[in-house]
Amino acid sequence: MSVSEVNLIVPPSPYDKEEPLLELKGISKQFGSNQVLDNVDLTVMPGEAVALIGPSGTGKSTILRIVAGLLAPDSGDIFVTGQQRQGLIEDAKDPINIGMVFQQAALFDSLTVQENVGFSLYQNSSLPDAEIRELTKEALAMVGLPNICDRYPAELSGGMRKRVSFARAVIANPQENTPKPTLLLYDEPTAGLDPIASTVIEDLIRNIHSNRGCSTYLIVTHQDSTIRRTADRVVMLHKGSIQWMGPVSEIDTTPNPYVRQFFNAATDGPIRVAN
Ligand SMILES: Nc1ncnc2c1ncn2[C@@H]1O[C@H](COP(=O)(O)OP(=O)(O)OP(=O)(O)O)[C@@H](O)[C@H]1O
Repeated sequence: MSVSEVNLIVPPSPYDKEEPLLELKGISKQFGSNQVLDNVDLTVMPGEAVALIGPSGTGKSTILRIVAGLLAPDSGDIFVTGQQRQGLIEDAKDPINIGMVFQQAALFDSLTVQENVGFSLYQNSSLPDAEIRELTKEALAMVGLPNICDRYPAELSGGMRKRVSFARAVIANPQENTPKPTLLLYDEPTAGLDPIASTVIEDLIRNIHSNRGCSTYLIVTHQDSTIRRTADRVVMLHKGSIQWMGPVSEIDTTPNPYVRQFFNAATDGPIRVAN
C-alpha cells in the first residue's frame, strides 16, 4: 500500500480557519550569557507549512522546544488557538495536539516499533491492547512501513527510524471527545539521509500535511530540497532574530542579504561563519 492510499487517523479540525493556531509574542531565551532568542514574534495559521531556516546555533531548535512546551522562554507570551499557554506541557495541556519529530528519531531501544508508536496511548489512554495495536498498525501503514511492528529500532535504517517517529507523532487517541487539530514540529527530518531517502521523507511530510487534521507544521531544516519541497512559507532566523519571512516562491528573488547568502552558500555576507 502506498502512503497516499492510507486514510486519516486524525479527524478534521473544528477550529475557525481565521484564528492563528500559534502565536509567539516577544519570545526571548538566554542560556547563561548566550542570548539565543531575542524578541521573536511568529504567527502560524491553521494549514500553514512553515520552514525555520538559518545558520547553525541560531536558535531554531530552541524555538521548536519552546513551542512544544518542553522549554520555557525567559520572557514573551505563547498563544495556542488564542489561549495563553501557562507553564510547560507537563503543567497544562494545550488545546491542540502538538507532536514533535526529533532530529535523532528518539525511539526507545528496548521497546518494539509497535510499543514505541503506541507509547502515548499506552501511557495516557485506557484503550485495550488490541485497539492500540490496530491504531499503531494504521499509523505505520501511513508512513509506508506496514510490516515492522515487532522489530526493534536498532534493526532499522536511519530513514525508517525517522518514519517510525512520524507515526508516533501523528497517532491520535480516539477516546478524546473533541477532535483537536495537530501542529507537527519537525527538527531536521532529512539530516543525514541520502537524497532518495530525503525525498521519501519530504513526500511523507507533504502527505501528512494534506490530511486536514495534521495540516499545520513547523519544520527546521538546512536542506535546500526539503525547504523547497515541504514549505509554503520560510522564516529566516539569524542570531535569535527573524531577518526575513516570505513565501517559498520568493527565496530566489528576494534581495534580503541573509537569504541570498544562505541559498548561495556564500561565505561573503552578513552571516559570519565561526572557524
Ligand atoms: N540547554 C542548553 N543549555 C545551554 N545552551 C544551549 C542549550 N540549548 C541550546 N543551547 C545553545 O543555544 C544556541 C542555539 O541552539 P539551537 O539548537 O536552538 O540552534 P539551531 O539553530 O537549532 O542550531 P543547528 O542548526 O546547529 O541545530 C546554541 O549556541 C546552543 O549551544
